[in-house]
Amino acid sequence: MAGEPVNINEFEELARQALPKMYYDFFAGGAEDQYTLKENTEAFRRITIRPRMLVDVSRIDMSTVILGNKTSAPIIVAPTSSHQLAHFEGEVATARGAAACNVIMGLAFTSTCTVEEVASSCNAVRFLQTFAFKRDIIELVVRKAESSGFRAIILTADTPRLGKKEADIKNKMIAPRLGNFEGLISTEVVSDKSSTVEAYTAETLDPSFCWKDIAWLKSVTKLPILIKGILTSEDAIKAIEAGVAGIIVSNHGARQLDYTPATISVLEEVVNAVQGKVPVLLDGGIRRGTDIFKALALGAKAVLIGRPVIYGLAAKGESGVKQVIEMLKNELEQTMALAGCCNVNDITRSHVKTEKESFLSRM
Ligand SMILES: Cc1cc2nc3c(=O)[nH]c(=O)nc-3n(C[C@H](O)[C@H](O)[C@H](O)COP(=O)(O)O)c2cc1C
Ligand SMILES: CC(C)CC(=O)C(=O)O
Repeated sequence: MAGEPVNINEFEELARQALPKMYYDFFAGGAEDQYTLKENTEAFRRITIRPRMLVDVSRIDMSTVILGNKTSAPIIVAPTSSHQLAHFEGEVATARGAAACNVIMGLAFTSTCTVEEVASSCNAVRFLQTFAFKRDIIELVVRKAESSGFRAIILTADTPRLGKKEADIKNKMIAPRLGNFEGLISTEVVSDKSSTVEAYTAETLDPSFCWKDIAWLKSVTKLPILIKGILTSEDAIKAIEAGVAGIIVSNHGARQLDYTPATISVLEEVVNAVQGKVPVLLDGGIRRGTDIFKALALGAKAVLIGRPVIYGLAAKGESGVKQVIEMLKNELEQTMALAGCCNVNDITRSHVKTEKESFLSRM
């Protein structure tokens, strides 16, 4: 590729060139047939934008507030594991990139750098993600989140066990050293399975964790809880009843259950069920500012960005993370200006046409 990357796909290509195949496959891949992986991005293409003309767009303000935290744009770094496989500085570089762009950093507990290393290296607003781990591990997550100044806990609900990622199995993917797990589990996870990531998770997850356990989680922390991995109105209602502070519509970047729908196609179902009681966020397949605009028009308060941030990190470390986030911010700003929206509240349902609406209007 000649010159600087001009879009996220070009960052992905740089990452592919920079990384050993095993690691690129780990970051880029999805579960089984990867149907959902393709759909997550394709479904955005089937939504069109209904721009409004002759609006004064001389000043565009993308800032918003998420769970009381001001951010420069409705963009959050999604919690993703193992950043040192992309770049030796790992999550510390990612968090610094997020801080430089004034957006919220979602840190996975399965990070390579420790919670404390990330917290002490930057002043980004940070949310800490936990899986439905065994209770002693969740208690540790909560303690670390609270003592290191994190502002929320993200509970990932879609991973009672690890999805089947066939590239990792073929590559005999080896899990990196996960800083927060030092001394907690055998660091040399011996596995007769072909991917040690699978062995790691099998040792730490609690597949019996269910809705009633959210009450327990709430009893051990004062931090607000965002539940991640909701795809239906039924579960959105259960999440509200359980008392969560926010919902993230997510299919885990298509890495868990294949043949779940593209997240953008179920966002409205969840938003309608939630009735404004808590903020609804979305991740999965966001590669353009127009994608962010579409998610906001369909009711998302903000979006989380997973792989693009890792591609930036792999290509250029901290400055690559910053460039990727800036690129998405610039594209969103451009979309808002050309669609006639001066701030995020101006982006409404009438600014997009879904595939279903296009189909109905042709009948
Ligand atoms: C390499 C990788 C690791 C991930 N690790 C985690 C994790 O530890 N916890 C979690 O809740 N989600 C994890 N996710 C899912 C992301 O948080 C997010 O839902 C997803 O990446 C969004 O889709 P996108 O990559 O298309 O933006 C991971 C995703 C990737 C690609
Ligand atoms: C350690 C893994 C469970 C991280 C993850 O969620 C993923 O790779 O999708």
